[in-house]
Order: sequence, then structure tokens, then C-alpha cells
Amino acid sequence: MKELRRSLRDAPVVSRDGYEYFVHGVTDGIPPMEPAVLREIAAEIADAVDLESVDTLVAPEAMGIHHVTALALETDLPFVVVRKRAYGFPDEVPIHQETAYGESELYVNGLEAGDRVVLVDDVLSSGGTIRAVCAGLEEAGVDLEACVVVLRRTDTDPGELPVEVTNLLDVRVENGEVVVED
Ligand SMILES: O=P(O)(O)OC[C@H]1O[C@H](OP(=O)(O)OP(=O)(O)O)[C@H](O)[C@@H]1O
Ligand SMILES: Nc1nc2[nH]cnc2c(=O)[nH]1
Repeated sequence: MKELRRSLRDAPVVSRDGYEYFVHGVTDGIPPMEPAVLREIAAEIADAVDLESVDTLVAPEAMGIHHVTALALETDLPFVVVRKRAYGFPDEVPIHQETAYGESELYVNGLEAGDRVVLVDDVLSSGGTIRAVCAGLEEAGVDLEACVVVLRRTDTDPGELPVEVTNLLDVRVENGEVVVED
């Protein structure tokens, strides 16, 4: 993860209602997401997770999308986006997402019961997003084969998660700076 590690140096940190929120191409598209970093992430995820029997990749809007897109191009697997917009399709599953700094409604569409899926996101922090999306996927009747995030924050408590989460790097915010752990 040489490129990703390098790119995390000097990532700015801002306060969102007192939560120290780091800003990076992986998680925000700011500063610009470097193609070499995106490519490295997709290749590492494809290596880290068994995608052999997977039907569909799944990522929550918004910041899971560029990672799932890169992974889809790497693996030729299709993906669906868990959207912040309702469509009203008959099989739509609404879910309520909470993070350390906000909440919103998300909607699962486009999956069929029995589909084998892998959940992809940019970062794991309070675990609220993964818990909510997993609940939605369960309600949709799909088989969640794996869950992978690019970064895991080690300075927040994700609580109990319904799935084992694979991540590429551990990071924390210390003295207003992002620290990448070994
Ligand atoms: O573990 P958690 O505390 O749930 O935090 C992780 C989530 O936070 C961000 O999403 P956010 O809701 O900020 O939306 P965005 O993707 O549109 O930025 C990020 O993309 C993850 O989905
Ligand atoms: N960009 C960004 N997204 C997050 N989602 C949850 N925590 C964070 C964070 O610190 N930074």
C-alpha cells in the first residue's frame, strides 16, 4: 500500500460537530484522488478478498462508489449502489444510517434474494453505516460473503459489527493529523 500510505501524509482534519474528520481522496475526493492510488486499492482488495463466487459488488453512496467502480473494472463484477434516494421499486429496502456526525436514509435496490455479494466502502469509523447496510442486505435476502473497506479508524469504536470487515490500512487522528499505523 505504498501509494496509499504516501498519499495519506498531510491529509487535513476538520471538525464536524466536534468529530475530527480527516479529508482525503479515498474518503472525500479531496484533495484529488490519484489514479495510481485508486488502482492500487482495487488491486489490493481483489487480492485480499475471495471474489471467486461473488455475483455482485455493493457500495453505499457516495464515497464507496469510486472504489467499487475501480474494483468492478479490475474484476469484471457488476455492482449496485446503495442510494440516498428512494425509487419506490417493489423490492426496495429502506435503511437508516447513522455516523458519528450525521444520519440519513439509504435505499437498497437491484439485488435478488440469494445473490452473493461483497460490500465495499471507503472507511469504517463508528460502524453505523456498515451496520445499517448489512441490515438492509439481510432484509433483501442476499448472502453477504465479505465486507471490505479501504481505511479503518482505530481511534473510534465501531461497536459490534454483523460481519468481519477486511481493511487495507489502519489510521487514526492524533494531534490534528492523520497517523497511518504499521
Ligand atoms: O463507520 P461510520 O461512522 O458509519 O463512517 C463511515 C461512513 O462515513 C462516510 O459516509 P457519509 O455518511 O459521511 O457519506 P458520504 O459517503 O456521502 O461522504 C463513509 O463514506 C462511510 O460510509
Ligand atoms: N472523510 C471521512 N469520512 C469519514 N467517515 C467516518 N469518519 C470519517 C472521517 O474521519 N473522514
